Amino acid sequence: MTATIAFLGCGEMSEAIMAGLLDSGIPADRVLATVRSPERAALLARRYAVSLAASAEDSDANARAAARADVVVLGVKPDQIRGVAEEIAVSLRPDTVVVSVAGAIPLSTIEGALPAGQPVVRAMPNTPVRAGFGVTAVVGGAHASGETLQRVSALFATVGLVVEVGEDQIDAVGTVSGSGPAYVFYLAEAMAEAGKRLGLPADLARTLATHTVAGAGRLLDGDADPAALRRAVCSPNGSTERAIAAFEERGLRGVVAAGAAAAEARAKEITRQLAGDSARPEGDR
Ligand SMILES: NC(=O)C1=CN([C@@H]2O[C@H](COP(=O)(O)OP(=O)(O)OC[C@H]3O[C@@H](n4cnc5c(N)ncnc54)[C@H](OP(=O)(O)O)[C@@H]3O)[C@@H](O)[C@H]2O)C=CC1
Ligand SMILES: O=C(O)[C@@H]1CCC=N1
Repeated sequence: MTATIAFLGCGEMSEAIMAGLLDSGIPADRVLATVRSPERAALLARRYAVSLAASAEDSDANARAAARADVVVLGVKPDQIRGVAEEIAVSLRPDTVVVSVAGAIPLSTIEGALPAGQPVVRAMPNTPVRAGFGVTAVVGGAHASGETLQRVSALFATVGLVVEVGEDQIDAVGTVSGSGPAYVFYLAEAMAEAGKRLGLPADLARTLATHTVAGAGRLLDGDADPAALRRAVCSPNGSTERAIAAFEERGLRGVVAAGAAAAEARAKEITRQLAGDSARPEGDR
């Protein structure tokens, strides 16, 4: 029987997962979603035939959705994860698996807010799940059996590739695949700007850049070697070779590495900050 999935916090990331799952054939009557504001709930209701509720006008919305679910996806921001986990704790069935997609929040924090023994899985998806081409890294918590992890992996496998990682790898994974789509979109923006600087109309430059990045993504599908694909575009002594040489000369690889390192450092900083917050009495936060 199809599992019932509740997305508690259905913003950019959860909506992408939900849309991908619905497109893959998961029935809408098996999907519940909560958000904070009635405006966001109304917008999602126009897009999807799933059951929706807004926590700002219905304080039991998260608990009620969690009580009906076999899989609960925590899709709120990192600083709200613990609060939502505490809110739903009494409503969960013992075999309901709680999946957190939040960066920077350790499994132990979520497990600590839930009933003893509740299975928890940490996932790091990315927004291309919306199109069925996502990458999701998963790691099971102390009470997630191999079968539970398989169940969660199978769910994410309907919207892309799934890899199992160690929790110590998840911040680094997040900087490559979680944040990665933003890097690629940024490159598309930069390519469009470059075209404009060379005199192309803005619309044309943007169309060329977006279609090129999307087309290149198609070629990269699967385990294709990006270096080999790049070399196939670089005619010996041709123009592309000069572009790549200019990128190398200006240290573009180092710039990307610095961006990824900054993202990882920020994830670790959030983990430390939130661990500090939870150690302080609530009135001091
Ligand atoms: N965006 C991405 O590409 C990725 C994000 N993530 C993780 O996903 C999580 C969400 O990020 P993202 O989707 O970008 O953030 P968003 O701000 O887009 O989404 C958060 C959602 O949570 C809702 N919300 C806030 N408080 C509550 C509450 N008490 N009960 C129910 N819903 C609530 C908000 O509702 P409202 O809109 O009404 O305010 C909003 O829709 C983060 O933890 C992030 O680390 C992980 C990988 C990639
Ligand atoms: O920017 C963020 O914090 C989240 C985590 C990975 C992608 N988006």
